[in-house]
Amino acid sequence: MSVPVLESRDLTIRFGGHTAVNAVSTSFTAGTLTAIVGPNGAGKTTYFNLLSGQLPASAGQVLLDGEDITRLGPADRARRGIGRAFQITNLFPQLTAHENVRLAVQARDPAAANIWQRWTGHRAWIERAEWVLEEVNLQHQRDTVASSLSHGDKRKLEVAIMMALEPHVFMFDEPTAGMSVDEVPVILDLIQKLKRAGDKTILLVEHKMDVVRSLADRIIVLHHGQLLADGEPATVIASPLVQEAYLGRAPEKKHG
Ligand SMILES: Nc1ncnc2c1ncn2[C@@H]1O[C@H](COP(=O)(O)OP(=O)(O)OP(=O)(O)O)[C@@H](O)[C@H]1O
Repeated sequence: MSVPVLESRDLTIRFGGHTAVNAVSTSFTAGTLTAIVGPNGAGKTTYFNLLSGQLPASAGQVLLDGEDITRLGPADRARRGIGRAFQITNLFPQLTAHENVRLAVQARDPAAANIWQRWTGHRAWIERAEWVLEEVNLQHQRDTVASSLSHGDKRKLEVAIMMALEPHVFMFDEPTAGMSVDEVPVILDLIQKLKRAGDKTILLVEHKMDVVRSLADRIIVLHHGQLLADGEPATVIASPLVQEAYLGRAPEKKHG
């Protein structure tokens, strides 16, 4: 069995008397795309926040490559390879698309801290930023300031920034939400491409089941903050327990 890249052990958060994520234990391995689904208010985004460090756990642990990172904040977790898009808008609105990506490329390069190497690295950063913009199909907006981009292009830029940081865990929180019909396939193709690379650990919170079906190798279902189901997509989707959680009742049996 593959060693988990990211793991949660009894991960829990309470807001006052409400337990939004309740003792969730599971793990994520490289080369796998896991969709996290569940009804509204199930705790999906809160679970993401606990994994990426935006929220501190009330109990339980988060492990990255076997190391306990529960006490680390989001910046430290990002430095260690947890990348997240679409939850926090981390664009510099007055900088161009290219400048936004270039900053992320520079942040990734240890040589950037060395002022003597600054200019030798410059060309490589620019080229790397161009390449990332092409990957997300945003090269035509290279010189547009982020604040003037369409909603879909802003989201592509957020993915570009995440890619430039070269994480090994990619977290997508409803990546197609608010996107126009023609922009959706671009983002889905991009996620497929990351998946085909084979060495990334990809987590996706998504409401649209057609998107989940087309991308996921595995689905985990949260319900009232608890892990309700975990497995191969067709099996999880067909599970009466899961259907009941979504519909509020068990599916009717077919007769005849
Ligand atoms: N900061 C907070 N303070 C208090 N309660 C919170 C906080 N964040 C989330 N919650 C509560 O935790 C529960 C889980 O919310 P969460 O947003 O994680 O659900 P979700 O599954 O992502 O829902 P949706 O699909 O609607 O986005 C909800 O009852 C929500 O009201």
